[in-house]
Amino acid sequence: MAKILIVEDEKAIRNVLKNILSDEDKTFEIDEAENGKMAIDMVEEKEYDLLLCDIKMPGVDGIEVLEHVREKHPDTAIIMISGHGDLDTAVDSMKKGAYDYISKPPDLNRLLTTVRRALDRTDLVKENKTLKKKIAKGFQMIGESDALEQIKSMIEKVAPTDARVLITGPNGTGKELVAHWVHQKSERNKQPLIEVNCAAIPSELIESELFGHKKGAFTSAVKDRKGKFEQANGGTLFLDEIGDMSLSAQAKVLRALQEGKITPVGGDKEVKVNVRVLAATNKDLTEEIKEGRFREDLYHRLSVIVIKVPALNDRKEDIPLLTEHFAGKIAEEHGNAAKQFTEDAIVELQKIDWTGNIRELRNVVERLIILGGKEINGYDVRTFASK
Ligand SMILES: Nc1ncnc2c1ncn2[C@@H]1O[C@H](COP(=O)(O)OP(=O)(O)OP(=O)(O)O)[C@@H](O)[C@H]1O
Repeated sequence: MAKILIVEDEKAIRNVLKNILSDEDKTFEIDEAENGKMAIDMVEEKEYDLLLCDIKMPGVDGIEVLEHVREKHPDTAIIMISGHGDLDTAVDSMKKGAYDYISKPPDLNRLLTTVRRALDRTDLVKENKTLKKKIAKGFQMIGESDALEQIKSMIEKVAPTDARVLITGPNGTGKELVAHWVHQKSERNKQPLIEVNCAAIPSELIESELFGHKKGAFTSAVKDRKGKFEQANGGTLFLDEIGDMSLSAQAKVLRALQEGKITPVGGDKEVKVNVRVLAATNKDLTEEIKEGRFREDLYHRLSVIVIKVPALNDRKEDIPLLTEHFAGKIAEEHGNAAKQFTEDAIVELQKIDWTGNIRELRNVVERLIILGGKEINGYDVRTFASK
């Protein structure tokens, strides 16, 4: 249900606009303001999706309304209504952030298509914002240990650069989370972060997965398909579990990194790609190099910056905050109030050997919330958290 405000000093035109819009869509909620001052008061009271605003009005004119709304309510779209004498001002208003303008007397079709487009854009902006908020919430990095603070400060420094980052650490410590943060805090965040789990893709498919293929390149290639490098163009490619990539795939990735170009399987043309590569592994790559399972030249290409994410056992001081965070999230998911953990419960949690790291802690917190009492105490932890 779109909320629209018509700002126009001529009653007859207000009526025409209102009738056209409510005939078009009965769900439109349409308000009217007969001058600029009234419009500014009204946008402060209610959140509008769209303003249709006359340019020439006595007192506060349309441009002042536009400036106010752009500054205070940037998500609200504004379509200016221009009379004979103010076409230049109307064109100018678009530089000031108006979505578009229509001329008086309003042409029915032009009015409706412009309104539709403006509302679609507002929807998109809003959707994007909710998505960003959701992502930000889902990717919170909780903890105040020295180790985590150091990681956060490294992320701040490396994110805005295009340097490749190798993220190392045991399973479940938050390597993927670090990769998301590096991407989110970089200039590339308007483009996608594409993830590839190198361990999950059979070696014979990895080339096509990364570089794409041309129709007919192999039996199941029924049409051209873009690979992950191309999908990530302008953004970031995250190669997770890079230590599990086959040597032949490593050679091809190395070439792509050296030349900034890829060749789809079955293709004869090279494609230029602009991709920042982040990689993660739980393996000790220097050991893998010694054993001949990982290419040293690729290692050096990937590890311009190395972020080591420590095991949870090495930062048990983060357990209280993490427990509280997960308890809150789980309660939200289950739709009930968050259960409290007693100090005794936290002490018990800190005694556990967390081989599965933060992922395991989250599971244990969920188990305790389901099986434990109203408040989770040390007894609950001793009883239900054992492996
Ligand atoms: N500091 C943190 N604060 C909040 N949640 C965290 C933190 N670190 C990790 N997590 C959460 O723990 C889970 C495991 O993290 P993630 O998947 O990033 O680990 P990983 O090291 O990439 O694991 P794997 O090597 O198994 O792929 C995720 O749900 C993640 O959101």
